[in-house]
Amino acid sequence: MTVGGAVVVDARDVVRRYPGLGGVAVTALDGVSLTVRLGELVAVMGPSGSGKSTLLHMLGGLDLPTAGTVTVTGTELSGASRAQRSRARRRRIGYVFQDLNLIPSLRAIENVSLPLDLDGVAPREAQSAARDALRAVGVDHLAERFPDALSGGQQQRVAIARALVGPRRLLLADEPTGALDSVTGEDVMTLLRDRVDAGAAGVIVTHDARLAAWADRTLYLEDGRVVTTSAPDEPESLLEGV
Ligand SMILES: Nc1ncnc2c1ncn2[C@@H]1O[C@H](COP(=O)(O)OP(=O)(O)OP(=O)(O)O)[C@@H](O)[C@H]1O
Repeated sequence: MTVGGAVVVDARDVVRRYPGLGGVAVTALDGVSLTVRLGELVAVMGPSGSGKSTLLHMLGGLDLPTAGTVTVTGTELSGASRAQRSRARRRRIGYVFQDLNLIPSLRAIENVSLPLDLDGVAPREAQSAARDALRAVGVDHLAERFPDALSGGQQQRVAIARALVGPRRLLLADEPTGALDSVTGEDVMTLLRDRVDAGAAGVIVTHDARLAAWADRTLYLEDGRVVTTSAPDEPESLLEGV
């Protein structure tokens, strides 16, 4: 962990309400604040429905808070237009989704280079960056395969390569090891940890305490609120102003 590294993501008092059935709103996040610095990996845990995915969506600019602010590398996503948020996502934020979201009609390397292609990076440069990202996760030999010709673990690696490609500063992963056995799950965490150590910030949702142990601290959510934050050397301690 880089203590005192630059702030990559700063979420303040984030509230997200969804309109519910019969006019009763669901408060998925109820005043969550979180700061993650360069070199820090934060795990998010909590029961089903506690708001973990909603928090990740807010941090990634995929959705807007009902109240509060989310700032990523100095840009307030919560105040940005849809186009500005898309640009910020392509350039600064890598996202590994629960269901991976690989595009079946694109080869592995094309899936990985897509964010750069969309951002107008020259094709040769985008290909080269995509190959580097595939190499970093150990699947560059599978670059020409389509997703359905890859195993679940290999697809996971391609999805991570896509999240790592280019100079992304924020890595968000929602149960990135969900479909994997525990050994492969540890491999994936090692990859994310290494990338964060090399110059990014990471936030990872997991149900697995062994995987959360790779993080610098763990945020526990319950009913849309942070109930505790623990660091490896401060188990279960209650920290203010996280
Ligand atoms: N689009 C939506 N419309 C209405 N309610 C929603 C929507 N998305 C999430 N919710 C509600 O918000 C709450 C938090 O959901 P969220 O998916 O963030 O939980 P989670 O902690 O990620 O759960 P899980 O571990 O099961 O994935 C839940 O009560 C959920 O039903």
